[in-house]
Amino acid sequence: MESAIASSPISLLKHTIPSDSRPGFNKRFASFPSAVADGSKLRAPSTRAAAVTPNMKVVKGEAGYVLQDVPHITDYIPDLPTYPNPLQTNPAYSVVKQYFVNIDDTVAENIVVHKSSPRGVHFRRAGPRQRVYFESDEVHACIVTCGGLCPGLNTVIREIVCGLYQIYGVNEVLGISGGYRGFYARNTVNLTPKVVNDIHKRGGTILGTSRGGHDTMKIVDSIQDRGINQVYIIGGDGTQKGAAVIYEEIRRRGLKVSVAGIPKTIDNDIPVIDKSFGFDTAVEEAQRAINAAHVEAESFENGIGMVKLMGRYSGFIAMYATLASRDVDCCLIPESPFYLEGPGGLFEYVEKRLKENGHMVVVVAEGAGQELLSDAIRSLDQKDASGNKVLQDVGLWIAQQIKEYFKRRNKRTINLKYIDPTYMIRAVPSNASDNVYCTLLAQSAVHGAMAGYTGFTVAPVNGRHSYIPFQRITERQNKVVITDRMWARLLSSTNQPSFVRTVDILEGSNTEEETPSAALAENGFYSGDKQINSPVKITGDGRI
Ligand SMILES: Nc1ncnc2c1ncn2[C@@H]1O[C@H](COP(=O)(O)OP(=O)(O)OP(=O)(O)O)[C@@H](O)[C@H]1O
Ligand SMILES: O=P(O)(O)OC[C@H]1O[C@](O)(CO)[C@@H](O)[C@@H]1O
Ligand SMILES: [Mg+2]
Repeated sequence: MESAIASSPISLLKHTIPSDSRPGFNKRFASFPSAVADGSKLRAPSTRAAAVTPNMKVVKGEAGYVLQDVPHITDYIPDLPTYPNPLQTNPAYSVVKQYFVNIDDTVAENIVVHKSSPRGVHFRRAGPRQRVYFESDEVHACIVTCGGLCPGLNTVIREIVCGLYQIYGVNEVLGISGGYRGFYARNTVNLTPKVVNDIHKRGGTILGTSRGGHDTMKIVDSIQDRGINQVYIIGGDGTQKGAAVIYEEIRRRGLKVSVAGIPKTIDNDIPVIDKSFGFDTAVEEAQRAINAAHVEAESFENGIGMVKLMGRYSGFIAMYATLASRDVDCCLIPESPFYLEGPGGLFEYVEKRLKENGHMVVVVAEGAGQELLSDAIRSLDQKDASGNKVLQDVGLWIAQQIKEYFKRRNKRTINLKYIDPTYMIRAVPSNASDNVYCTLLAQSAVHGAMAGYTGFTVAPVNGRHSYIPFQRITERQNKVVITDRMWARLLSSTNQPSFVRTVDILEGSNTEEETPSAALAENGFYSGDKQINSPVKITGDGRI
């Protein structure tokens, strides 16, 4: 539907190039002439996300080498002037042998290869370039945080601000308050190194965040009206989809604006990248809850400690927290279906464990076993403001089912303590290693934007920071691969039943979708081109 505001004459005015006497202001609005001259291109087609262009910049080389490149502002504004990178005269970097990343450096997506394997997909290596496309006084950057909280958000904000000011001599950075809708519905805040100096010691985001409210036209109007020419967008899969359409609209209008995404997700469900910032902190924080559950469980006869952790569609936090703790007897994640009753079911295992050990600890990811919840308590089609499905409290439900089972069967009296630390593990400040990780991410994003790249997400791939096209990180979600050795390690550490037999996995799996690299994945993070979608089929009564 066409928005009334976007198609009004006022909105057409908004799309003309503003002028201003401030130094650098007009440079910010360098714009692709044909896009501005063509009135039809100025009309806003929709307030909601237009389809993201599926065309990726792809360069092919010898021996099956493929570069999935990211866009550059010169793709649609040719002949832009370049400037020497100020890093060359930065005293802090004077001892560095090689300041700049070689322009041709790329990073391989798959590093486990065979003699005859093609060289495969690569991404452009992140880092400072010899020439930049923005002068320091020309840059007017903004930062926004969207989606749920995650440890490290403030560190990323801090390091973008400090990177811009201290490495590139920029002195205009705006904070957009309250997520995407802040572009058009809230005031901005000025961010300086002084303002952000201590923020990495705090959890949350000093800018605030929100779900929903992504209105592409209003957001890009705001970017244009404010003279912003570098947009740093920190958020999860939904946010990066939003960033992709903002980039598309900016390109359509022919604006000299770089759009850089910094992937954030506590669930670690963004594909391609090694892992998301804050994940380590979350796993560490989850240990406190698991320890408490263990202490409670072992202090009472037939004690059961149950901990619910985050993970809507991916059980990475639960899996890593379980592996790290070694006190957990059972870990339930969305990727691994399970059932309660009968031989090989959860009740039988709980009974066995209590008999053997007198107590047990269960970790459950919030998205696990949602299909088991009866319709009455499962929220039918309830969605949050961003359109994400609202999940019911599976931990509470399983705890109740276990209690009823033992009561019904007149078995032993159990002492079950349910701990739900979900928001506690994401509201804490990031730990030391996440802080360093966030610093590198932020600096890589700044180097990329200054070098004129746009429409990219930055993250490490096989340990090297890379610029990745939005499409690659939004096309699917990262999941725990239950046919991988990491999940097997977990099963052997907890001794829980797998709830599935190998034959079920093989029969249920779509061999088309399963790639050899998935089977080889060493760390539980799927790194192949395709995703294995729930390889196990589970029937209505919970039986495989
Ligand atoms: N397909 C989409 N197109 C445009 N904008 C989107 C899309 N999906 C989500 N958004 C916007 O992105 C923002 C964040 O989305 P969402 O609430 O799903 O969180 P997220 O970024 O996925 O982070 P997380 O799930 O880790 O909390 C919201 O403002 C939402 O409106
Ligand atoms: O209650 P909120 O803020 O919507 O966030 C809950 C969701 O956010 C996440 O932490 C992702 O950011 C999920 O694990 C969880 O389901
Ligand atoms: Mg999300």
